[in-house]
Amino acid sequence: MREVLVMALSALLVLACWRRWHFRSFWYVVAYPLMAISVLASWRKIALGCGLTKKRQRFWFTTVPGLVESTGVVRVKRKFQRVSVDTRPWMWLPMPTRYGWRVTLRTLEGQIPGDYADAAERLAHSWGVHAVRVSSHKPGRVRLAVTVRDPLVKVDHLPPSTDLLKVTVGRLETGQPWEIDFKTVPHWMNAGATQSGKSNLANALIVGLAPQPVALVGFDLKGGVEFTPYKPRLSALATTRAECTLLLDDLQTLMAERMGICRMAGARNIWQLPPGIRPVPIVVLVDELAELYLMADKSEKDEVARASTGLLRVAQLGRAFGIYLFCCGQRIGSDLGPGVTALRAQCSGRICHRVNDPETANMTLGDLDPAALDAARAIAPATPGVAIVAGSDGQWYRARSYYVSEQTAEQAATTHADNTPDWAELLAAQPREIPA
Ligand SMILES: Nc1ncnc2c1ncn2[C@@H]1O[C@H](COP(=O)(O)OP(=O)(O)OP(=O)(O)O)[C@@H](O)[C@H]1O
Repeated sequence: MREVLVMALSALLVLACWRRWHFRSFWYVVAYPLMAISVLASWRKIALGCGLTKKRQRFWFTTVPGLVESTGVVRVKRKFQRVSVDTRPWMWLPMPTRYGWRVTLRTLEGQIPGDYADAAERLAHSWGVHAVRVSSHKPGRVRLAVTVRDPLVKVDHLPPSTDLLKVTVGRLETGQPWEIDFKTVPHWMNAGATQSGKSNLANALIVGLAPQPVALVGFDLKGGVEFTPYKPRLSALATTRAECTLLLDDLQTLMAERMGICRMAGARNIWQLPPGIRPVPIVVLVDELAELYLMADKSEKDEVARASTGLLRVAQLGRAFGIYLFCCGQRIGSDLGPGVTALRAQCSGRICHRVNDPETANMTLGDLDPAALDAARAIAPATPGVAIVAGSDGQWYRARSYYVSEQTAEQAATTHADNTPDWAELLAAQPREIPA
């Protein structure tokens, strides 16, 4: 039987090579059945080793060691009695994915998805794969997403963005695209130590948003060195805290006017307004958030308070009126003041690149699974662009942004400079009445 199987597989392999099938065909025809058989066959042993089995009482025939009779014959007695057996969680058929496979399990009594998440590393080592991620889409079911190799080693080719306010900025560890969709998650906090890949992510956003009918506004508290090259596509750019407070005042005025339009039209947000009078959405990119809150002496206190309140108000009310935030910072800690903690509460999008202090990781991901914090601290300096991301499904993922050089972002900003709404016109262009 074994020989027949080996011959059949060899024949398939030869056929695959002869027909020059794509690797994926080879995976489906040969490697996948082998993988599925080996996963199913080894599941009992692996579940036992990883502590995912439960003891159950069963009535079964058991063998009782017999006596060696004087004739030398061993008598084996079989007895129907109560025995304790290890039961494994029921496993469905593993399904192939781009970077490995996924499988659904039925949890045993008393088990929760957390038990499987705790065993994920043990499972990965037992199967000899890169990682096992656990999710639960239904009570009593757990889904294991297995990645055979790290899909984040090389991530390039930023795809063009087709949907308004949605940019595919990278790839998740599961092989799925990593998307930043401002309409679903309006405000984002992007933390990371120096050279961790924050600006690269902002570049990816600029490249994705530049062709769209969107106003981009920059708050560059690194003195303008990051965003000045993208000025052709920026409707407004503030490079000092004083300029930021003025720009925040403008944004609040704009917000108040948009509120008035929505009230007049009986709309709850700008997306319910007729397309003819719908104001253009604004994405505010903030670089080096901590600089907005740091003060050298008490003379700066009023300015810091004004900037902090302005940003918080934009975060609180901006979503309905088409104003979205993307805040980047090397260190985002509660020691910067209550304004930062309040801002963080408004930012449901969280991205944590490699960080130097646990406080920043805590501030960015602290209200997620503690395993997310451990994963953020484990990001190696040799992998810039790798981050832990809180998804809109409430899960956290390891992800890596596409590499987008400053030159590419600069070129996108220049090419799409014609799309840039003029800031003065934007402030003045609010309709005073709703057309019938
Ligand atoms: N996804 C990526 N893939 C490959 N290389 C990357 C990626 N993201 C960033 N890098 C590289 O890492 C380096 C640092 O990236 P970046 O400037 O974005 O970091 P940063 O966090 O903004 O640093 P700083 O805070 O000092 O400005 C860059 O030279 C870039 O080439």
